[in-house]
Amino acid sequence: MRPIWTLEEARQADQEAVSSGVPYPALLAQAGLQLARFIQARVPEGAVMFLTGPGSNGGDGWVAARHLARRRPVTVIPIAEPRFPGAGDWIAAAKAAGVVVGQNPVSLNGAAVVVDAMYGTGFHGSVMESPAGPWLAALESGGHPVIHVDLPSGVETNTGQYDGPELNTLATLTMGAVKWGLVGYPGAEAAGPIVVADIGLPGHGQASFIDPEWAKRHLPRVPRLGHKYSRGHVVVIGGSRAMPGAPVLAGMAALKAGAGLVELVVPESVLGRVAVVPSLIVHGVPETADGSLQVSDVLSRLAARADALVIGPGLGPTAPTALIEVLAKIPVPAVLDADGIRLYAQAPKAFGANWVLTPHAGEMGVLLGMTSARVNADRRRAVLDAVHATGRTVLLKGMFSIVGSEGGRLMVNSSGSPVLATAGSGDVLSGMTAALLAQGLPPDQALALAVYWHGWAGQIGEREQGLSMTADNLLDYFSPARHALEQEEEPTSVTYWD
Ligand SMILES: NC(=O)C1=CN([C@@H]2O[C@H](COP(=O)(O)OP(=O)(O)OC[C@H]3O[C@@H](n4cnc5c(N)ncnc54)[C@H](OP(=O)(O)O)[C@@H]3O)[C@@H](O)[C@H]2O)[C@H](O)CC1
Ligand SMILES: [K+]
Repeated sequence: MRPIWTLEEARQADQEAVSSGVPYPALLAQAGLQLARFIQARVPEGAVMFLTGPGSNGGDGWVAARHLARRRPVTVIPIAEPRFPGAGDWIAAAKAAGVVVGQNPVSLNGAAVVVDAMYGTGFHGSVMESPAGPWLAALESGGHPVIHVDLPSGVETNTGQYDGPELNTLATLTMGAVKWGLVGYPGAEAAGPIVVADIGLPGHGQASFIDPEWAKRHLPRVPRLGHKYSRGHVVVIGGSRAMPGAPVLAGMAALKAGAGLVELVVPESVLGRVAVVPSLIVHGVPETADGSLQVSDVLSRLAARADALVIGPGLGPTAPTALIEVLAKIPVPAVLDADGIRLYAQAPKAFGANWVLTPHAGEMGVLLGMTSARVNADRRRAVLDAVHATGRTVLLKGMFSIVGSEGGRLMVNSSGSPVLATAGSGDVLSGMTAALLAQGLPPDQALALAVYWHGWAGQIGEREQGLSMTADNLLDYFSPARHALEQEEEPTSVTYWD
């Protein structure tokens, strides 16, 4: 279990520790010690400068400074009067160990690393208007390497909202568990690589990262005595004159993720442009005047044969709402993506039982009636609201994608790469998800495993091809990514330090 905490859950973990007999100063001492060890490992030489705030985030800094002062030059620059519990004693001990207290005006020049211990979970408001503002501006213009304690100062704990500058961040060492602000936006960008320090706090929460061991355990095995039908039959419903390629990507992804048989159902006028991949079976069915799919008996019949559907890739914005109403009556699990989500938003009562939605922030905005900026301002809340509104499993795509399912359970994906933000990447993910649904995984597990596997494919693809990866290249990395899952490899965006 690798939990992700809200502010309330972080405070609850604190209280649980204290009521189980661990005194608060022991937690602070442990956090400071882990911070010192981490700094020593990451930046082994040179002067260390700490910027410390008034609360316990600053306290973590003072304790770490005391440990490091035995080995190297250490300066602490308090940006506000210390008010954390036991401040007087901790500060006296640090000074006795040789920590120099910086007097105004202080320069950060000469620091091998600057430690940002200004604010953590207790921060609220605008950081640029707080006493940390001028220091963040100095760090930005000086380009000093920075390690953040718990959260980059100014990042809101539950949402990731942040109005400070981008810094030369080495890492964020977060105490006990990752906070939602580090996987929200733009906090995730400000945090850089996230490292979790074990400070002896209890480790549970409503949300958790997709776990490598879990992923390995849930990968469908290919039955030795299987045939193509027993490996799962996926039908992809989509395509239009403007976007004939999207269903092909989804279909190929379903095949490469282990489905035994994949059929595409597309408007008849695009059949010739789609029927080019020999391993996919393609059906042209009746279409509207502008070349979008139309409701027809043959479409319903083809859909009803599947173990799982993908509805939406390349469907186009003009497909009729009736399409979704007809498909909703077919008792087959389905992935709704792209224009499938837009259609659903027009007919929200038409919703099949085992359907899952895979919106990006823009599509989530359509579902919830808000802008994508508002979705991204609180991604956790958006997923909870979408699950509540639909009663279904929902994936919000993007860096640190979130899978939400009934009961408010949340899973966050830590694999991935910026190369996945490319046209067709979503089609690939929806095909992969459908393959896992068709092989019998329940909706939440299929989505979580697909997003994790897809992220690994992107990560390995980026390593091999750099930033010029395209969505069809991604298919080549399903197999190495599956291997990474089988080896329980750890994504590098979040690591654990003990
Ligand atoms: N999770 C744990 O169990 C442990 C966490 N630790 C560390 O402690 C911090 C949280 O400490 P806390 O004292 O609650 O909060 P902060 O250090 O973030 O700072 C709170 C102080 O900052 C002031 N503040 C907040 N916003 C502003 C602002 N915009 N302008 C000026 N000042 C601001 C706030 O003042 P208030 O008036 O709002 O009260 C407080 O004085 C956590 O992040 C960890 O780093 C320990 O390691 C122990 C275990
Ligand atoms: K901080």
